[in-house]
Amino acid sequence: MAVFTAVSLDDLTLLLKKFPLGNAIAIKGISSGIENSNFFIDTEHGEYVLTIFENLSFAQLPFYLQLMRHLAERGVLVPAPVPDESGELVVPLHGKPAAIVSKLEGSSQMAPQPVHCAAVGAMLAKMHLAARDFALQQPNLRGLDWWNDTTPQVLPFLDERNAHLLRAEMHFQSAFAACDHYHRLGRGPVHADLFRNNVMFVGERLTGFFDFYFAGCDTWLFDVAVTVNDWCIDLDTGVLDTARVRALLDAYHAVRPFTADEQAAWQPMLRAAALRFWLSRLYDLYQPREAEMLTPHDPAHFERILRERIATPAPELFA
Ligand SMILES: Nc1ncnc2c1ncn2[C@@H]1O[C@H](COP(=O)(O)OP(=O)(O)O)[C@@H](O)[C@H]1O
Ligand SMILES: N[C@@H](CCOP(=O)(O)O)C(=O)O
Repeated sequence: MAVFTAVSLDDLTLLLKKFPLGNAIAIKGISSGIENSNFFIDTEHGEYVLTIFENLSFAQLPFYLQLMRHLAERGVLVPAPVPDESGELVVPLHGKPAAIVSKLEGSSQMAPQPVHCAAVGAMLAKMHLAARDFALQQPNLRGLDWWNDTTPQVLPFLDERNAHLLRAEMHFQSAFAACDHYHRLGRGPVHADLFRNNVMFVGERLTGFFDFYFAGCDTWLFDVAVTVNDWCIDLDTGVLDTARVRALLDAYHAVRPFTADEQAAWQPMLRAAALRFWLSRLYDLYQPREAEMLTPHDPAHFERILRERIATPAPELFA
């Protein structure tokens, strides 16, 4: 059960006195999720999601919540944060930061077809464009600097074959991040964790992206690579499914055309996106913070994806 901080109906009744949502009717803990305590709440005005942030501070949260508000106001399908009576999006609850956002319809599509990948690609491009004039800045906190800090912390736990892969890939990625193509890539706020479990669908209709708490400013192409590495693969092997890759990339390209620099950077970027999650999964496995993870995700999944991206070129971004 991923409820680290309990919230009773009485707690909610008190909290809602500050929100324009009417009285509290019911609260139910959400068992999935690994970072925060999440609850479905029923109020006189409808259904919402209450999140208590277990690891993020009050100072860190405006970037994520203001970004969601900015996107929701521009027609990108994301949960809209609900301000309290004084306009605050983040309020204290049991001494921790908390927020209420609108509840998305539907459920995650864990066996996506090309039609789902196309919907994700189009919405991702729309999100990148809509965030161009977002005023707040925060780097991707799981970017190259974090990889450099984390690598020495996990290397001692790896066998020689994986230690060699990690060292070699860090070397490759440092050189890639220093090259001209990389510096010419379009950038802005990105989701940075747009996996199957962070998107809702009703049938083939995409109803929203959520879980923005790894978002930050990075290259748009990195976001596309993270998304393709999850949505368009065979989960057992990490091998890309060409029909799903094409559907996602073509739909993205139709909304925000990829550039020649992005085409040149695509293969290394898919490796970067695989490395990022291999590293975070290794870190969560070998350096767990107390009471944080219920079941650590398997790092071997992203080791396989990384090896596969090194061995086999992916379909190009565009013809
Ligand atoms: N805005 C939302 N609308 C509908 N369901 C949501 C919303 N936010 C979270 N959920 C539900 O809560 C679950 C856990 O949320 P998630 O953000 O992934 O948690 P964590 O950050 O702890 O990993 C999701 O799988 C989803 O079912
Ligand atoms: N998507 C990441 C972990 C982040 O978990 P989330 O439930 O908050 O999306 C991974 O698979 O390693």
